[in-house]
Amino acid sequence: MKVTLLGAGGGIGQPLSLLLKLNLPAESELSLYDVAPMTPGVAKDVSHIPTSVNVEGFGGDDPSEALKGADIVLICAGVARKPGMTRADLFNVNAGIIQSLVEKAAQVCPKACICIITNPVNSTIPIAAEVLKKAGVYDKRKLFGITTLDVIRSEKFIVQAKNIEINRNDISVIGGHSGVTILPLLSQIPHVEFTEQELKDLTYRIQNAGTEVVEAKAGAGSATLSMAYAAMRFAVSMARALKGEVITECAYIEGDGKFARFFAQPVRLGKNGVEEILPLGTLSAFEQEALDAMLPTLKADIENGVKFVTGE
Ligand SMILES: NC(=O)C1=CN([C@@H]2O[C@H](COP(=O)(O)OP(=O)(O)OC[C@H]3O[C@@H](n4cnc5c(N)ncnc54)[C@H](O)[C@@H]3O)[C@@H](O)[C@H]2O)C=CC1
Ligand SMILES: O=C([O-])CC(=O)C(=O)O
Repeated sequence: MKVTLLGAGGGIGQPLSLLLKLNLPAESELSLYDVAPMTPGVAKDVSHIPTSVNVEGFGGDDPSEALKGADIVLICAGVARKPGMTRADLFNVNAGIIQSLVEKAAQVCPKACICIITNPVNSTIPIAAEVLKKAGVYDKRKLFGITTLDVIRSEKFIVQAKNIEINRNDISVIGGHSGVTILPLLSQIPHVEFTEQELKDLTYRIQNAGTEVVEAKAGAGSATLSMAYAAMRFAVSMARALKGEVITECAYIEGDGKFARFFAQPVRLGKNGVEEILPLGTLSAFEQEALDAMLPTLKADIENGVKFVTGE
């Protein structure tokens, strides 16, 4: 199993490298790449930790060596928000970065599962899909926007508010990954009741948790450590799934298009990537209203991404 991380020198990339060294299946290959020339040093640093995961590192303009033979490509290359910015404000810089990295992945490791962290996720996944299509190698079962941070935040905030234990798959977060497009399905969590006010407050907090971190970091970036944990969790699920386990995770994928061409939802991962799209279950009236209300925003974000590559 080879996992390649693009953007490995950054705020997410470095702690994610550490967590992957500690948690990937035994004997995995971990390949770290970033334009930053210190990236081989990050690889050397984590390589001294005594686990059986082998690490190599590459800096400079060309990610090709790092991508050779990759089964999973994780991408966290790109700029992060500062206070006052929305995720959409990152589009101008990050769209081009995703386009060029995914073009390389399409050439070097066309069968890899590509998992993208870089914002705005609602648009960077459509960009990647169109780049892969142009290259003739698009398999929608193998392209993911990582929304696990929304899931772990939901877990944490619910446990905090209600003093209960929940299982990691008890909470689905659907839609996309920004503001109103983030919709946690709180009504489906077993053995817990929320008042209407609690539902509103918790939903709002989960939707705005990224901004909470951006403001607290006061200009020094956005969530990096919790994101590294979330991405590690998703990447380990992906690696185990490719080895034959069947694992459920929420992710932003191209599904059946019922709500929007790309949509975050619970999926069953297996040897070929997405093996099955799981039903959303019953939504409360509050959730249905929020779902209907988010769709114009989500669809516009998707269209921006598609247009960036196709010009249409
Ligand atoms: N999906 C999610 O839930 C989350 C997404 N993010 C997003 O993740 C991205 C990265 O955030 P941070 O690590 O905090 O940013 P950062 O600025 O600390 O690190 C970004 C890294 O990308 C590298 N880079 C830039 N262009 C590159 C290229 N063409 N090839 C390879 N590497 C390149 C930079 O050298 C830098 O090391 C941002 O877009 C941020 O908005 C952040 C938190 C959560
Ligand atoms: O808010 C941001 O810009 C980073 C992010 O996506 C998150 O923390 O959910």
